[in-house]
Amino acid sequence: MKITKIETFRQQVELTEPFKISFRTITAVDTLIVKISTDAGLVGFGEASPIEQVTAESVDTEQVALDFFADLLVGSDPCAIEALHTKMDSALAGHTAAKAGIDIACFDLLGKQAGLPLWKLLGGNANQIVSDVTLGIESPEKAAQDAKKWVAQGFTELKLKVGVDDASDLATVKAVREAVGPDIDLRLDANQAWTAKHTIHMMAQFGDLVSAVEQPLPADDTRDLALVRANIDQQLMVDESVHSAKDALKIVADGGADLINIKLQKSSGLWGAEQINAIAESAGVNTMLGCMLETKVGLTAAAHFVAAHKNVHFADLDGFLTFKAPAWLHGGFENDGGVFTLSDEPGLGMTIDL
Ligand SMILES: C[C@H](N)C(=O)N[C@@H](CCC(=O)O)C(=O)O
Ligand SMILES: [Mg+2]
Repeated sequence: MKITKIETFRQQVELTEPFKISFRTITAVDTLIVKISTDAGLVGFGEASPIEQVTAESVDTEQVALDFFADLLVGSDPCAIEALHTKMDSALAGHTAAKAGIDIACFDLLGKQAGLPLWKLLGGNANQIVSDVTLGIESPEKAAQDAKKWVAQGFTELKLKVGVDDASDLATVKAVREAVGPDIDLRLDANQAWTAKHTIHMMAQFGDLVSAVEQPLPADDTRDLALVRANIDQQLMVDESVHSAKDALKIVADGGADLINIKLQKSSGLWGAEQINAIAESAGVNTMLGCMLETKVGLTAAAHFVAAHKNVHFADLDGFLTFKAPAWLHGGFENDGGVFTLSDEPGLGMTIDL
């Protein structure tokens, strides 16, 4: 099979309400859907959804990178995925979101050619996963109300964004815990807002109200991670500090994390995610598959990865829950609260009318 055409479709999807985290507030998703056509008549889809603050890439830069990769990769075998990454990496450093878009579309094609859903092709651990839902930074009252709503829908894990105001963070966590009771897992994500000293101070105050904190330190402050980990009672997860297998290797070798949040948009797709997860698993570190604000195209690829691998203990694949569902997108996983069931259709198992 050979690639005959790579096209990119820029899509805007509105959120049902603004999503606020420590470094930005998002009201709409601006994303790139990648379509790869082949001489076998099979078509694969992927998504490139960059965040400037995390990967220094924007939708405009990734559009240019994708146009460049389109010329580079026409005529290549889409199933020779390592060879495709080698070609892309040799020609253009970075641009992990554009590479993720190509990678996901090629895995979709690989699954379609093999007649297998990706969760089976990648490992086949299970066809169901459990995802949390993330609450943006809100007033304690609104957060408690939202938390109750998600728990009533069947979610058992909540991730709360913190990092703008300490007093409000503490009040929010207390209010949410009171609203949802003791059996719901609460994790925090500070999105780089704190120092090591401040993280230790804050986590002592949260105590057993929460089980983990994600990326409290600035992305490049990896030196202090082991110190923080040794001085908090909750699990320490890294997100923005890990983009590649090399980043993961350094952090696990230094004892700097209990958990790693892998995102396909940081890891150049499923191929890079495999490498990060393998390093983490070898070091006894579990992973989570997280997301940027992506549509169900990127989220479905990530859900397949979770379902394939037993080392992926958590999923934060909630973006679609607060989107106005796009008319061009059908299929992917079905969700009943936080339980997502993947289809047995080949590849991603999605139909995309673009
Ligand atoms: C949407 C997901 N639950 C999430 O929180 N993702 C990011 C931040 C979202 C973004 O900036 O687009 C994270 O930091 O984990
Ligand atoms: Mg995060």
